[in-house]
Amino acid sequence: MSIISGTALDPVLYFKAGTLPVAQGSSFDLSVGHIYDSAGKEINGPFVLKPGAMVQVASAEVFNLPQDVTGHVTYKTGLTREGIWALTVGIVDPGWDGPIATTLLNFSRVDHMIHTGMPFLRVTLFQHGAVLTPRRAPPLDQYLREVQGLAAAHFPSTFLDSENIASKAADTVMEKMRNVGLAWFGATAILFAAIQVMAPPLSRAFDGLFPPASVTEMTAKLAALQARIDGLEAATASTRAAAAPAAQTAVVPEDSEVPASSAAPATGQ
Ligand SMILES: Nc1ccn([C@H]2C[C@H](O)[C@@H](COP(=O)(O)OP(=O)(O)OP(=O)(O)O)O2)c(=O)n1
Repeated sequence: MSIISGTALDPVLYFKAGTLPVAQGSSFDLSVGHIYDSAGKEINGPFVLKPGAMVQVASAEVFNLPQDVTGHVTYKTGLTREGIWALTVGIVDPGWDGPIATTLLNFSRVDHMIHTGMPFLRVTLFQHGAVLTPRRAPPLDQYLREVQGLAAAHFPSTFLDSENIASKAADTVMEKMRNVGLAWFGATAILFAAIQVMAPPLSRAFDGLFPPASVTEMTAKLAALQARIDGLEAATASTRAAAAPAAQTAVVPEDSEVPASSAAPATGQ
């Protein structure tokens, strides 16, 4: 296998008439022929590729490779340096007779103009032994319709769909905040409900510490105690009363200076 260069690198041999590229060194520059936005609409004027945005483009050049030539497609270094990256590079098979297409991404932080005729890929051709099964492209209009369909159906307008990601992130945060709020609200409601449900049994439990029967019993014991005390006091009083007349009738000598009351004996109580 050898790289095709010099006079052998004649575009007429490898591309369809009317779409011939210009050789640059040992390769050809391929230029933008069709631009499709994320709605699948073909853009005819220049397309402003915003930072983070992506767009589908197809080459103006239509290959017409013989069975013994393979193309290796790669980036345009200058474009990459400016932050514009071609997503799909790769191989153009022997026999391929259509354009090629890619997604351009703007990784820079400035707008970039994409317009038809702008070089966006580079292809190097290699000569080798003929392959047995050359690869054919779909008809041109079908190929372009497929690129257009993919632009509309598969690709967002921005890389990683940052707008959608940001909006989804915001929704997720709001959802979490709502859930946390609801959880607190729910927990508080459960707590209040629990207090209401638990209050009567708790009050009954405290009642159980002092059952009504024991209170009655204690009251009766207190009454019995009080009755005994009363009884003892009554007995003491009657003993005193019994002792008092004897003391009063005791003979006190006339010359005694001791008063009659102090002569009373101790009761021994
Ligand atoms: N940027 C490119 C690169 C290549 N091709 C064309 C030329 C190739 O001969 C053909 C097939 O290339 P791949 O095998 O890389 O693509 P697929 O994976 O789609 O092929 P397959 O049909 O085998 O899945 O696609 C293209 O349209 N756009």
